[in-house]
Amino acid sequence: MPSLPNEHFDIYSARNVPDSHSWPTEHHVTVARDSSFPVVDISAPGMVVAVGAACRSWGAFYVTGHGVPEDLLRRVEAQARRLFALPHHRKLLAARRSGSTSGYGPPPLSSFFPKLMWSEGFTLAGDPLDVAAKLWQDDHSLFCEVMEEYGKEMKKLANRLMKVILLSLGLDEEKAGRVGPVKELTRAPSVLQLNSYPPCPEPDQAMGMAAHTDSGFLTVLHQSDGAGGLQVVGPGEGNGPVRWIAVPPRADAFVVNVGDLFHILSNGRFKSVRHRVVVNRGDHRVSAAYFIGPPADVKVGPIRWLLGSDQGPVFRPVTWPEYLGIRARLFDKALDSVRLPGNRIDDD
Ligand SMILES: C=C1C[C@]23C[C@@]1(O)CC[C@H]2[C@@]12CCC[C@@](C)(C(=O)O1)[C@H]2[C@@H]3C(=O)O
Ligand SMILES: O=C(O)CCC(=O)C(=O)O
Ligand SMILES: [Fe+2]
Repeated sequence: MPSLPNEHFDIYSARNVPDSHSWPTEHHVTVARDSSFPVVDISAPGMVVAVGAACRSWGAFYVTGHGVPEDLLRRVEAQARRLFALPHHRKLLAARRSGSTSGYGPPPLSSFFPKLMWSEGFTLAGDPLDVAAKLWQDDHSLFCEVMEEYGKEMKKLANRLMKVILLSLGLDEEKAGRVGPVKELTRAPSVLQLNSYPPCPEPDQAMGMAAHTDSGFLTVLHQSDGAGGLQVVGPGEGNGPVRWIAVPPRADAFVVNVGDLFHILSNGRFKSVRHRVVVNRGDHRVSAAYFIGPPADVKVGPIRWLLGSDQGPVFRPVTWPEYLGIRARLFDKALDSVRLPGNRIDDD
């Protein structure tokens, strides 16, 4: 008999993996390290070509030379751990309500899978106080200060990354500054997802976060030091069994992922990378994923300067909320559903 969802099972004190959290073995496919996973120092001259190559082939790269103070990363991580250490009934005070982006709960993509994931998260969209005030009556100011400071640093980094990536598509400075959805980034909401992956007694049975692509332009991910768990699908994967490539934490780097909206903006040139998170026996891993996307009212379609007589638009324009709505129905078929008939992508 199929098991019922077991949302109340406490993954923090588990001694085994119950059926509700036990994933079929086809999810536990080969994992490798790949020394060609790109590392880009964005403070180095001439890195534009490397960024472009990474976005085309992997749809992901480590970014170093980013200028975000290490001490801020430590403080973000400490506040995230403080948040996840709250008792379950306190965390539930900030549970994500239907129609709202912010809040506490299992990863939103969970609804597409019959098994539960070995993780939980808080989404902070906009003002962190909206969530923090529900959890701590008087002592939320430090949490909010740290998350706001981090949001500002992420916005700065987002602007730098977006500009470099547009240059890598062959746009000149002037055109790069005129791409509507990118010009408007400062107006975009800050969306920060704090994820917690407690140690798991039977890590081979469980799944931290199931395979997915992110929906926005780019995701900037900080992962805590330790065993890691992030894996990506490498370049040139065809229809055979997927070879997952581990992307372990690096103290000097964020992982940048290309999301579906950048795949659309680049008219299919950049790969929206599939990734997932596996868990481990000994380490309580936390991560902070900052989602870069356009303001809610801005339509994202292929950049017109990338189109020509031999290459029409491959996708129709969509806003981020519209696209999230499509994903909420179709999940990993969402990109296909905004693809225009008759146009092919010439990717690798
Ligand atoms: C803006 C968003 C991106 C996100 C959906 C959300 O509304 C807030 C949570 C984000 C997240 C985090 C975990 C993985 C993911 C696929 C999910 O289910 O929720 C992403 C979403 C996304 O990239 O679409
Ligand atoms: O925790 C991680 O490494 C990745 C999390 C993730 O994929 C996400 O929040 O979208
Ligand atoms: Fe993700």
